[in-house]
Amino acid sequence: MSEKYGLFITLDGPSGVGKTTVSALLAEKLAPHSSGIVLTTTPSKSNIGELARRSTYDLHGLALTCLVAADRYHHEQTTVRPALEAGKVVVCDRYAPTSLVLDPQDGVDIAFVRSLYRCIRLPDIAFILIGDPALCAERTARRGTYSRFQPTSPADSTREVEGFKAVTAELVADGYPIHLHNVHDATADHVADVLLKVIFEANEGGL
Ligand SMILES: Nc1ncnc2c1ncn2[C@@H]1O[C@H](COP(=O)(O)OP(=O)(O)OP(=O)(O)O)[C@@H](O)[C@H]1O
Ligand SMILES: Cc1cn([C@H]2C[C@H](O)[C@@H](COP(=O)(O)O)O2)c(=O)[nH]c1=O
Repeated sequence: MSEKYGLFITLDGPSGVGKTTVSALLAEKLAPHSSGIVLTTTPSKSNIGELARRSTYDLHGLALTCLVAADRYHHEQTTVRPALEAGKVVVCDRYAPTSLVLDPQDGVDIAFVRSLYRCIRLPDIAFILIGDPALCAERTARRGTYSRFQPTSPADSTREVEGFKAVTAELVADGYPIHLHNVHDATADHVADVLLKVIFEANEGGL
C-alpha cells in the first residue's frame, strides 16, 4: 500500500453471522494503526441507501437490484473514495458480494448483476464470513427481521450460507481479493482478531 492511499476492507456473509459486530470491533482495533478509520455500510446511510434498506418489501427484482447498485456507486463516490484518498482505512459492512447472492434469489440474472458492478471499486481485502446456518438463523430471529431477505428458518440460512460459498468460489476464480472465514462458535472479538492478523499479513505488518 502506498503511503498516501488508504485501505479498503469489506465484510459480507449471511444474516446473523456477525458482520456488523465484527466490523465495529475491527474498526476499533485498526484505529491505533491508521491515520483515520471510516466505518460504513451498504446500503449506505444516504437517502438512496435508506430507501433501498426500507424497500425490500415494496421493490422486487431489477428495481431493487438497480437501487442498491445506485446507492453503492454513490457511496463509492461520496464516502469510500474520499476516505481512501485521505489515507484512511475504510471498513464496509456488506458490499457487492451480497448483491451477487441476494439479487439472483430475487430472479435477477447473475450475469446482469455482475455487469452492473463491473465499474465498482475493488476492496483490498473482501472478507466473507460464514458460520453455522442454525446459529445465524437463531441470532437473526432473536434480533427481529426488517428485510425480506433475512432468513426466518435454518433452511433459509443454509441457502444463504451456500450462496455465499458459491459466490466466493466464483469471485476467487475471477481474482477478486477474497478471504473466506468460518466463524464457527468463536466470539466476535476473536473473529475480529483473526481478520486483523490477515490484514497485517497482507500489508507486511503495517498499514
Ligand atoms: N461471534 C459472535 N458470538 C455470539 N454472538 C454474536 C457474535 N457475532 C454477533 N453476535 C450477535 O448476533 C447478533 C447478530 O449480529 P450482527 O448484527 O453483527 O450480524 P450481521 O451479520 O451483521 O447480521 P445482519 O446481516 O442480519 O445485519 C447480534 O445480537 C450480535 O450481538
Ligand atoms: C447489501 C444488500 C442489502 N440488501 C438489503 C437486504 C439486507 O437484509 C439489507 C441490509 O441490512 P443488514 O442490516 O446489513 O443486513 O439490505 C439488498 O437487498 N441487496 C444488497 O446487495
